[in-house]
Amino acid sequence: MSFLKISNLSKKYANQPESAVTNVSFECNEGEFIAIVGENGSGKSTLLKLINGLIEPDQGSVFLENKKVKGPSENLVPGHPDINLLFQEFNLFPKHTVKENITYQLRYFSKDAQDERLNELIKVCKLEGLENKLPSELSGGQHQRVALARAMSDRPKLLLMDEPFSNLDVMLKDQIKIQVLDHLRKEGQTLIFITHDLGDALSLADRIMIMRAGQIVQLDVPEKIYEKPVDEYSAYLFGKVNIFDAENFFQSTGITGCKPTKSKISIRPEHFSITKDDKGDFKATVERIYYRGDSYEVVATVKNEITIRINTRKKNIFPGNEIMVKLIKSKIHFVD
Ligand SMILES: Nc1ncnc2c1ncn2[C@@H]1O[C@H](COP(=O)(O)OP(=O)(O)OP(=O)(O)O)[C@@H](O)[C@H]1O
Repeated sequence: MSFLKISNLSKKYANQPESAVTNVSFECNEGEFIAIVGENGSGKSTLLKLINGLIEPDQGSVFLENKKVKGPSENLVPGHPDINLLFQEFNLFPKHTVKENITYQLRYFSKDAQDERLNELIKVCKLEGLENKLPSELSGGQHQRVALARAMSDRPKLLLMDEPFSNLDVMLKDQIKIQVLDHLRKEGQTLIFITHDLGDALSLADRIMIMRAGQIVQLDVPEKIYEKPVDEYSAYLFGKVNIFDAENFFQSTGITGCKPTKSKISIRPEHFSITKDDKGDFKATVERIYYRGDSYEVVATVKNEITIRINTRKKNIFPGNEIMVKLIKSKIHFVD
């Protein structure tokens, strides 16, 4: 039995020419963290609303622990009691304090249980001193932290979060996201979250789902997503990448022993290195150098035929230099 099973979900909004979500199927294990990434309008938020039963699918189904999640047409109150969705807009109760917003979902619990959970979440989401304030008295980042605490409060079977850390400043973001996600891990929470921070997706999720035009392009563990993207779109989403025409690449570099399975190749800049004359695979001429803080990005051409980007920590490389380049051949990856 799969914990969460999504089958062939599709949704087209009445006033839109294209479907927002098309034929999406996947399963999620209990306790798993899945990050959803993709360009604006690719259907990520719509998918979360469909999973939560907030909007009616045109086709397909959602099963949580083998029970169907009903859409609004079958439910008096849209949504699911065991699924919490943290919206991008937060949706706090405006006339209630931070404390009341967080404990709302716990209203049927004993006062002691409410206080215990409240105090725990106040610490995890760094809300000390804000307990009695109204939403109108909070900053955007504070709003988001209250909404986070509220979504976590009753330990739902499934937690869905739409860009949960987007309003936090850089200093706070790292601290809160680690505290919150560590806490959720300890509690065995199952989590699906949307993020535009690709570093977060790579480092925090068990699997990453890439969406484009309402469909799943790739769903896999972070290492595979980064090193073995299925196509150019997935490759570019996760940072700098070299995309070559396979035939051109092998011809220009003289690299042999690799049988092309598709017409293009993706190679991350860190999989090339600059080396001594006798240890390299091919020569290149440096065109430009960009300082990246912890490394340099060197742009070089090979026989004036292809341009490559190389990540290096080597200093004293200048435009016009001829360099010897080594490639980790196991990182050559063919894409569509
Ligand atoms: N309530 C709605 N009514 C009509 N069209 C909608 C509605 N909500 C979303 N859409 C459309 O559906 C498509 C998918 O939108 P959705 O918000 O799911 O994408 P997203 O990937 O979450 O985008 P973003 O990254 O910008 O938040 C878009 O074309 C959007 O304009």
